[in-house]
Amino acid sequence: MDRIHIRGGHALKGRLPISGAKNAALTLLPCALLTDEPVTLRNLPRLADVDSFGHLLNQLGVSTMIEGARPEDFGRVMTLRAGRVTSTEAPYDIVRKMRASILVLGPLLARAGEATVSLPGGCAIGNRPIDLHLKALEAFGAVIEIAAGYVRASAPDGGLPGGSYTFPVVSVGATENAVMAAVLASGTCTLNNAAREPEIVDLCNLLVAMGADIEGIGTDRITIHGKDRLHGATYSVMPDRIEAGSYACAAAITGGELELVGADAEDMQAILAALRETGVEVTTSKTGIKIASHGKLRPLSISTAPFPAFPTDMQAQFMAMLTLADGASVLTETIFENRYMHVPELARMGADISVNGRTAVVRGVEKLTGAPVMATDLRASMSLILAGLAAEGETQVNRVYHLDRGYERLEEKLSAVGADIERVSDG
Ligand SMILES: CC(=O)N[C@H]1[C@@H](OP(=O)(O)OP(=O)(O)OC[C@H]2O[C@@H](n3ccc(=O)[nH]c3=O)[C@H](O)[C@@H]2O)O[C@H](CO)[C@@H](O)[C@@H]1O
Ligand SMILES: C=C(OP(=O)(O)O)C(=O)O
Repeated sequence: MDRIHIRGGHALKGRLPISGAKNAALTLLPCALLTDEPVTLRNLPRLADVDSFGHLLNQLGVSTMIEGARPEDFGRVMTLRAGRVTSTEAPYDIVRKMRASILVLGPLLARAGEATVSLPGGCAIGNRPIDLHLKALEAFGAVIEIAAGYVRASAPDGGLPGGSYTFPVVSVGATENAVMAAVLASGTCTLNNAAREPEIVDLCNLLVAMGADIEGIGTDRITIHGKDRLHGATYSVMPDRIEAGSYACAAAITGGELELVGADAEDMQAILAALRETGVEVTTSKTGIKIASHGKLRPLSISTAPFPAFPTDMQAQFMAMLTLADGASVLTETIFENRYMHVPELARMGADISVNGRTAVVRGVEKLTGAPVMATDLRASMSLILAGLAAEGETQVNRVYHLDRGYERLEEKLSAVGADIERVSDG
């Protein structure tokens, strides 16, 4: 199993390219199921989750072709074609490894009139039920049954009649599944209290490019007028705001200066505002975002919430950064009930953090010290990388497969801007 070794204490300097967004890619890929014509996705990040999604789509009858991927390039171009859907089942073995597999439910139901998808179960950061996905689909006219760990959804002959659903809490995945199911409905579907994350705007933009009729894109009320068919399209995946935010924290915690090339400041307002509050200099331009950090960081109070508020996917990275701030910070996690698994590992590196329910108090310390650490999820792993970049001595981050789900060639990007970091394979 691979490990990452970091010898900390180097201020990062230079230009760091930002890849396509994992969370956008994972909802754009299943759109290929909605048409028999080719869908070409550009700027698709090279990530384990994207590969796994490709394999799942292959099992459903979608062909995937990757064009001219040179090893030195970040991102790649993939053309997907679902001439015929040959299976409507997403099996347990794939869904348990990648929760986002649930996102084939809506498109399969829309295109084939039925779908059988394994229930994803919980994961390290929380329970993560899919009840809202199912309720939205039922509101549009789907019949849902749950048996033997699988959900089976079917649509009446002629497609989903349409309807309206109001989410009791904002859900990114449920909004995505419902929108993908609705684009081929026979009637009109409306979602209230829909998620407004930029990745949902990206999804709607691809669907519109494929011929879908969607109103209210980027708002919490989305109306979809179903079409008889969609056609192919070529679309570029949006830049990854969480990857960009993570590397912004890397510049901040090391007292460095990074230009995040290709990052989109529009989608990152809450993250950039929080960085500015710590005293970090943030300059935005058409080509990216410059982050410059001088001296001690100021402490912060942050609460995670759905977009446009501060994202839960940045909580762990900010926590790592604030372990070295000049005073006490308060972080509140409102989205997932168990997203503080990185705390004991950061504490092993010398951080002073106390957790009470959903609130963590981070008291800044003078220094962190390198240690062998282990993470349980993607962003927790990134928080340990950040701590390692600033720590005295060597840090070994184990279970690198979490990072490979969401950071394209992390150690290459970081060593190019001055980090002393390498991947070590046990063979
Ligand atoms: C692949 C992807 O895009 N993943 C993102 C997506 O996950 P995901 O789509 O799974 O997250 P949701 O927005 O659905 O979850 C938000 C909250 O709603 C709850 N919930 C959700 C669905 C449901 O049917 N019932 C229910 O109770 C969840 O347990 C959680 O407490 O949004 C999260 C919140 O921004 C991010 O952290 C993830 O990185
Ligand atoms: C929680 C995350 O992803 P996923 O929903 O794919 O587990 C994440 O990207 O931080």
